[in-house]
Amino acid sequence: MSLPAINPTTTQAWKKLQAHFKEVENLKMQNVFSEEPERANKFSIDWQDFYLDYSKNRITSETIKLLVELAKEAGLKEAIQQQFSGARINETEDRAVLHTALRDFNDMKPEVKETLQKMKAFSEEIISGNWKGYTGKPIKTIVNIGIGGSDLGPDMVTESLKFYKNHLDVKYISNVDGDHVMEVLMTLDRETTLFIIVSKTFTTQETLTNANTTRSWFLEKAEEKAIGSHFVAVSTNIEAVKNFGIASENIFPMWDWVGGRFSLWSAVGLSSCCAVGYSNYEAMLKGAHEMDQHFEKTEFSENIPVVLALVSIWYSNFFASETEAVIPYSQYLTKLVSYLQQAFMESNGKSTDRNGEKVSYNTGSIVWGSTGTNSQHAFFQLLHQGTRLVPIDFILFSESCYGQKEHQEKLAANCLAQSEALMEGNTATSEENNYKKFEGNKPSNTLLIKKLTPRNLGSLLAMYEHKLFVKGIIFNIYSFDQWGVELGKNIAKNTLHAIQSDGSTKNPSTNNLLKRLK
Ligand SMILES: O=P(O)(O)OC[C@H]1O[C@](O)(CO)[C@@H](O)[C@@H]1O
Repeated sequence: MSLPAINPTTTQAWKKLQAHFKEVENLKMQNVFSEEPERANKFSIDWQDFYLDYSKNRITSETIKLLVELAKEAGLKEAIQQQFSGARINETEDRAVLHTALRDFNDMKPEVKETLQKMKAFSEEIISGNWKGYTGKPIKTIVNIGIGGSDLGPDMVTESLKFYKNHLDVKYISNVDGDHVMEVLMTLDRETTLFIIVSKTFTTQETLTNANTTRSWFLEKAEEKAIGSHFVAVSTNIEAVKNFGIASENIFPMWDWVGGRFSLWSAVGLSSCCAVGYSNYEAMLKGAHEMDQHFEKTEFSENIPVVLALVSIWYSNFFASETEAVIPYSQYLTKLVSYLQQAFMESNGKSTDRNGEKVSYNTGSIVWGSTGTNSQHAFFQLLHQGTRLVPIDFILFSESCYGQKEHQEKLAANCLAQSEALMEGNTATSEENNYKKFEGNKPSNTLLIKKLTPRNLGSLLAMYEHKLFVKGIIFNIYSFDQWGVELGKNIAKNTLHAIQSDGSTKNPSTNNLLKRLK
């Protein structure tokens, strides 16, 4: 069963959207609210602890109607069914895409259940101090060694759920930068540190180099047999892990139907599971599953991930906006944007469609951003008065974790004020000075969530996973491979050989730089 492969620009809906765009291109959001008193309610979705207000967008009811038609013509319904039923929709790698199966407690695959049980038992041993290091001391520090999806997801979850964290100190090594590895190793006590080596393939240069350096450092003081109580691994490549010296009972499996950037729900999330404890980790999985059900079962016009994706396509393909920003008003979510960058840009940064043809329209946008209020004092100038159109997702929590009312009120005031200022501008006032003019009419979504809990974090992450899926389906690309990272990896192997053997490459600029390196 293949995904539908429809060039979106050939659909009826796309043609209608082009005509409609000409009519609403200059629509001023400053006017539409008074013309349409119910607009704020109309363009909103209320779901569990989430409230999405997407009324501050350059859309009308007709825009949403046509975008929904586009989704239908692109075969989105069918594609969603294929994904959830385990069809091999990652066709260029001939794999299913089933990260949603990792959090479906109603119908869980036996191997997933077994692995979750193993994660539960292991994390409880570590947290309780029953798991002892080679000198009999309990584990105090966990170091996750992995990169890309084997780092960004778990690191982001551990940071996002810091409020729910226990006594364990959890650190992440990803870059092959030896200075960073040394900076981390220097802080560690071998006797109380556990290393989790995470690599789906167990062939990734950065992770294997960092893992080998760490093992050598560990063995400077400890004996080989101590590896058993200080190194565990997560991988699909069991043989390679065993060759590294990690015993079978210390290997947590993962499966080829879980893509790296969607793997935080699998044993790849072990470090975050240890950091916050299994019950919080499971609550996050359950929150994600709730969003999966919302996505699978809700009609498109009321479906949060679908609406977000459609509005995003409206800007990237009709207004030609190149980027979109995500601004969470919570410092806990400081690592969310880096995580989303991999999720969106590795998934939808493609230019060959599902028929093998080069696309003639824009696909994945550049995703960027940072936490509010910090970003207001950094790059909001460009958002307010620059020449580019940057649609924004504002993420705000109604309650803070510590119940700090005064701070939370100020965070909320800033978040709401920014979306209002971006939309309203100051053209209605008699500002004469051009430097002080704000055109307004800048679009944004506001996602208001009750509180940053494990469950709501799970729903939020799943929401973005589904958003990128919808975009990929409509763009008629394959969202679940990442061939674009291979060329650079291969050239780096030759370049490393050239560096180590005083050789050269076929590129004169590189050769010049190689000479300078010496
Ligand atoms: O888990 P692995 O196999 O080490 O891969 C790490 C990362 O490398 C990539 O394959 C490419 O950068 C990512 O998709 C993946 O998350």
